[in-house]
Amino acid sequence: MSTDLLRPAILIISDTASINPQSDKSGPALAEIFASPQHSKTWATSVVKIVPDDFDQIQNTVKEWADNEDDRFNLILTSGGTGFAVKDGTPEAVSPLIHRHAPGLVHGMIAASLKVTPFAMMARPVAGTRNQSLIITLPGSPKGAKENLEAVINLLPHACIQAAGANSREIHAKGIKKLEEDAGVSSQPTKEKDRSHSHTHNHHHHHHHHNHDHGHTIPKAHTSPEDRPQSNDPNAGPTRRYRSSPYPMLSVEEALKIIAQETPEPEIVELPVTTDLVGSVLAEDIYAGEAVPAYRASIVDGYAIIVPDDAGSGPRSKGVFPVASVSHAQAASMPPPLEPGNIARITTGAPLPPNANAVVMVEDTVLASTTPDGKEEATIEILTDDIKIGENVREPGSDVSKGSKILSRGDIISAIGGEIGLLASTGTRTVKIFKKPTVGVMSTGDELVPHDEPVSLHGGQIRDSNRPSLISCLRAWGFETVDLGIARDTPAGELESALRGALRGTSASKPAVDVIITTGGVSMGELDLLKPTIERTLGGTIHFGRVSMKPGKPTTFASVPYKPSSSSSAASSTQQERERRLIFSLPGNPASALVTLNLFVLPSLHKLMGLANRNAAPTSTTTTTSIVVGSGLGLPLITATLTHAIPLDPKRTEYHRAIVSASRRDGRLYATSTGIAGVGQRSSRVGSLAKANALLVLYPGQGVVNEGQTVEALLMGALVTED
Ligand SMILES: Nc1nc2c(c(=O)[nH]1)N[C@H]1C(S)=C(S)[C@@H](COP(=O)(O)OP(=O)(O)OC[C@H]3O[C@@H](n4cnc5c(N)ncnc54)[C@H](O)[C@@H]3O)O[C@H]1N2
Ligand code: MOO
Ligand SMILES: [Mg+2]
Repeated sequence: MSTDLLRPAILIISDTASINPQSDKSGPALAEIFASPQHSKTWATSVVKIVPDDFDQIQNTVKEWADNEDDRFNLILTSGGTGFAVKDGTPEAVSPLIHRHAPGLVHGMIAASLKVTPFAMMARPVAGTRNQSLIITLPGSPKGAKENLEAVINLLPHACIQAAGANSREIHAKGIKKLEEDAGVSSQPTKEKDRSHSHTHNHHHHHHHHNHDHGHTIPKAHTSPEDRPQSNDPNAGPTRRYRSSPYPMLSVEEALKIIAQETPEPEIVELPVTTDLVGSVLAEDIYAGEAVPAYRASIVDGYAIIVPDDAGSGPRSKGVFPVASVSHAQAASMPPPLEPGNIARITTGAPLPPNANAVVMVEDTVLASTTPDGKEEATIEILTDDIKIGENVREPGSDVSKGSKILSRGDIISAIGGEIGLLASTGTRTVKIFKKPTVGVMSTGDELVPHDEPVSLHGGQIRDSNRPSLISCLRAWGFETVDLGIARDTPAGELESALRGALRGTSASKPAVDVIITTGGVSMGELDLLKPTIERTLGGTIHFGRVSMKPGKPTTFASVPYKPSSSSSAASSTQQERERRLIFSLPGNPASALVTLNLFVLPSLHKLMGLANRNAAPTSTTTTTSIVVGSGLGLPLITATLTHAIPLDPKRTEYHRAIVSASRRDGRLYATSTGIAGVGQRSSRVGSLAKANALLVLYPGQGVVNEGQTVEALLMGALVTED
């Protein structure tokens, strides 16, 4: 292949053509344009591939074509799936892959098509660069695809050359001049014109890239898809870094409100009744399918009798009676009916013989006579005259009547066992519950060494403590966790694939997660790549990136578009609805990570597991109240009396790690810091959380809050007691 030629690839997206490739007319129509005498000096022969309307297959192909450094295409065209039909998802699949959007190309194509048909208004194309490839989504019809490509093709060599960079392997300097001449474009747009096009976003940091290899200035178009602040460009280097954070500083309350808004309503699933349900919230009212007991049962071990119903006169139960039958709490068959004048031996829980209406306890009887072999009771004397009708008998349905409501939507299945017991006793097979989210935990950073790796640390290496500490905390709250390991900051792309893998699931032991928690890489360092990766590469939205709190200032909360891979090309329209997944990117400092997990992630997970639908009575498995959140989700808030003074932060609300104990002496709660002097509460000091069971909420102020004053405290663990 000539190194002078640009390499085009064409991806046909069509369910029909994927089954019958002969039916595709768009691929040949587009290939023909590149092969025409006018363009064949510039473009190599195009590669054509056909996939169905499938999100993953589209993404995988585009990534394969754009990501392989040694074999990437300069131009990636897709055709199909850009309309309004339910299965049309090409822009949604391609958009998140685009690193830098090129809305001008989109406008150009639509403007050209509008001259032909007003239906052009219904096209939803996207265009932009990924790595060094230019991607453009064309319509599916051969005519539309051809028109659109022809509208922009003269500009494409120039765009592709710039996207590839002058040092690209495929294009060397000599070729560029020639290619640009062929295409009839000058590579020197005026500075002013270009700036007015590409810098419409409203913050003051401009990201001009001076491409000296070209010998002239070509500003890079950093137009973001929305007008949101841009974060550190992973490829930009320290000279073009941010010097002040573009993310507004939110209060904790504002941040919690956004979390509550952005956390989706819980999903409902139907599960078999097993002990695995503990900690789940019911999504439906439950009615008893069976009565408990299902038959008239004895409450004691003794003798079933017939108490005469002419109450008051004469002896009622006293006397000597023949033992006519035996009823054990085991039999599948019912005992025979009891004849008047007889009694029947019975065990606790066993069915009463028909006609019997009460049971006398064995303690109130004596043996009167035995069978001739001496092995069985023949007659029994009842010593008490005080047995009433119905005594020691559980009537059918008297514990739970069939069809009665036993549990309500919003009830928690607690670890105490009452709810599971009720479901089990009524033969309830399955229940609808709010699906508990599965939570993935990922550490990020080149410096991290797995905590159990038997090596001695060198240089700037540190042990990864966040993963084990966060996973422990999540498990204690009752959530399924997936250990997502350590993602390195370099090489570029590792974070992106780690996040994508987490969303998709990579193996049976690492299934797809509903929520991703990362630690590290969210502050101002040039290798703090979480925010740019979420925004640019995953097409996500950062809902907030800074919070006025200590520790935890760079706490970041985002959501990313995600479509479950289970929905194939034949997916139903509901399955095709766009889904989102939440990402909590917590600061790397160990104390910051744990504090923000408790403060921000827990309320969101509580909402996802249905606790916002919870009924009033709290149960033991999950903490239930917090006035900080205001929604009743997250850690419970209490007040405690300080045992010593604590200095206040002038600006940020401090979440001060402390031990709260209940005094047996005066019944009050007391709070003692886990360490104030010097480094006591430093964000890097995970030891500040050892033994801590509470976070004292210290609002910003001057001076100290004194011994004896009461402060608010968020309870993370069980109270301790002291004398
Ligand atoms: N110029 C500024 N620098 C910093 C700011 C700021 O506003 N301006 N904020 C500081 C604050 S506050 C915090 S908190 C940290 C947050 O840092 P990152 O989230 O970017 O985390 P890293 O830079 O990756 O790491 C910070 C620190 O934590 C250690 N770490 C990271 N991961 C782990 C782990 N899994 N286990 C144990 N320790 C971990 C890492 O080695 C660093 O020492 O930024 C301040 N800087
Ligand atoms: O917010 Mo950072 O967590 O103060 O150290
Ligand atoms: Mg950092």
